[in-house]
Amino acid sequence: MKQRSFYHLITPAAMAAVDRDAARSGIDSLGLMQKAGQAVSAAALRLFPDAMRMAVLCGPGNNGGDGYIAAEALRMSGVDVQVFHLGDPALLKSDASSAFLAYRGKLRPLAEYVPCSGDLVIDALFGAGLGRSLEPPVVEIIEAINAASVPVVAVDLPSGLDGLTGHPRPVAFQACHTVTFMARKPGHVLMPGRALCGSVEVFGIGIPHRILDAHRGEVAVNTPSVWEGSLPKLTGSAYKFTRGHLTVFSGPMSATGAARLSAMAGLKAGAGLVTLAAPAEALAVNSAQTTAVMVKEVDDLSTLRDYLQDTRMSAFVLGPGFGVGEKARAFALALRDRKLVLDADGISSFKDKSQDLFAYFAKNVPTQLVMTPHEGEFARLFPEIAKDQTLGKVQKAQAAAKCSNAIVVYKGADTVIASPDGAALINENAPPWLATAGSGDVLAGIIGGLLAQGMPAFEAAAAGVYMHGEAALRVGEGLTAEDLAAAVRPLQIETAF
Ligand SMILES: NC(=O)C1=CN([C@@H]2O[C@H](COP(=O)(O)OP(=O)(O)OC[C@H]3O[C@@H](n4cnc5c(N)ncnc54)[C@H](OP(=O)(O)O)[C@@H]3O)[C@@H](O)[C@H]2O)[C@H](O)CC1
Ligand SMILES: [K+]
Repeated sequence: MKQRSFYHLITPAAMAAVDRDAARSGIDSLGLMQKAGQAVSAAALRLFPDAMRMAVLCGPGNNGGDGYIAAEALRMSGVDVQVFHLGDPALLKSDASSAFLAYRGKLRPLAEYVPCSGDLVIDALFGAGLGRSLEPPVVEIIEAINAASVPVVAVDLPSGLDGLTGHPRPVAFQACHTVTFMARKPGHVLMPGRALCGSVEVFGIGIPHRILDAHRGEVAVNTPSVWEGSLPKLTGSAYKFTRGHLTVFSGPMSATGAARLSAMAGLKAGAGLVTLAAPAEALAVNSAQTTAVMVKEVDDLSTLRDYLQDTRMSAFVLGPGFGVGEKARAFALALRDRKLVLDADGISSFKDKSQDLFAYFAKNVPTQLVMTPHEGEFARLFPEIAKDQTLGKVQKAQAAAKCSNAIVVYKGADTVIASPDGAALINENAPPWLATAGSGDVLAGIIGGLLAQGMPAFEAAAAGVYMHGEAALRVGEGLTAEDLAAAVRPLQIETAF
C-alpha cells in the first residue's frame, strides 16, 4: 500500500484547517495531542536511551502542549526531565493548558536553560503556528544551544523554521531528528529546512485521511507515483521513429561539449533518434565525437525553418553551450509551437527580454515549454519574483510558471518543478555530488528525451529530474557529467514483446 500521506505535503495553514475539521468532526483534540507527545517521548527514548537529562523546551501554543505531554511520559519512564517554558504557562489555552496541568515534573523559565554535556533537548517551542520572526531572546537561546552541539529532537518542526518556505526566521534549531504528524510540510523538504530537521519521522496520530485529503494542496514530493502512468511505454512494435526524435542545438566550435552531454542523455532516456543541430564550423568536432547521435548542419534561422519542415522532429533542447544572444532568442521563438527545453544560455538570452518569450509561448495549452533555470538564471528571467523575500522557492516557481506559461524546473538541491496550473513538486533524491559542471546539460537532455517520446511537459520535467537524481546515485561520489549521462536509464519499460 502506498504511504500517500508521506508523499503529499500539507502546508502549516492547511494543517491548522485539518486540526479544526478534525475537532469539528468530533475527534478528541486532546487525544491527538497525547498521541503526538507520546510519539515524541518514544522517539527520544529510542534514539537517546543514555541521555543524562532531557530538557523539554515548551512554547506558548499547542507545540508546547505536545512538549508537556512528552515531558510527562518521559518522567513516568524514569528519565530525569526538566521543562523550560517560554511565556507564562498559566496563559496556555485549552489542550495545551490541559497538557501543562497534567505535567508533574520540574519547571523553570526558558532563560534559565544552560546546555550541558549529556543533555537531550526536546524542542517544543514553536511548530506549525510560527507566525512571525523570532525575537532576540529566543534567537539567542537557539543560537547558544546550536553552538553547544547538544542533540535536539524537534517536535513537528525545528523552532524558527518556517514550515511553508523552509527558511529559518531568522534562525532555527539544528535538529538531529524531527517528529511530525500525519504528513510532512514543505519546510521539511525544502532547503535549508531539510538539513535543519535531521531525520524526519511522520507519525500518524489518527486524523482520518478524508480530512487530510480535503486540505491537500498543490504541492507534493516528486515521486514516481505522481507521473509513472505517463512514462513512455516500449512495445514490441516500437521502432526508432515511434520513440521520438530529439534535436539538441550545438554551440560554436569552441563550445560543443554541453550539447553532446544533453544529446547523449536524451538518447539514454529513451528517445529513438537524437540529432545535434550544429553550425557549419562545429560539424567536424561534433561528428568526430559522436556515434549513435547524428549531426546535422543548422546555421541560422532560415536553415532552422527548413529543418522544422520535418514534422517527425518531436522535441528540442536549446541552451547548453549555445551562446547568449540574438541567435538563441530567434531560435527559441521559432520553436514556439514545438516541445522545447530552454536551458542555460537559452534562458540567459532572454534577460531583460523575457516578456517577448512569455508572449510567444502564452497560448500553448497545455504548455510544451520546459525551462530549467538555476538560481542565477531564474533571477535573469524573473527578476521581480526572485527578489520577493516573502516568497519561498515553491511559491517563486509557481509564480514563474504562471507568468511564463511554462513548466519551470527551478534547480538546486531541492529542485522544484512547477506548472502554470499551480501544481508543484519538490525533488529530494539528488545527492550532493550532482552539483558538478555539465550536470544541468544532462538534465535538459533527459527531459528532452522524455518529451520526444510523448510525455506531457510537467510529467516529463518531473520524471527527468527524478531520473537525473537516480543516475547520480548509481554513479556515486566523484561523478563527472560524462559518467552521469552514461548512467541515465529509462525508469519503466513495458516489455510486451
Ligand atoms: N494535527 C496535528 O498535526 C497536530 C499538531 N499539534 C501540534 O500543534 C502545533 C501547532 O500548534 P499552534 O498552537 O497552532 O502553534 P505553535 O504552538 O507552533 O505556535 C503558536 C504560538 O506561538 C506564538 N508565536 C508564533 N510565532 C511567534 C514568534 N515568532 N515569537 C513568539 N511567539 C510566537 C503564537 O502567538 P500569537 O500571538 O501569534 O497567537 C502562539 O501562542 C503543531 O506544530 C503540533 O506540534 C497538536 O498537538 C496535535 C495535532
Ligand atoms: K518545535
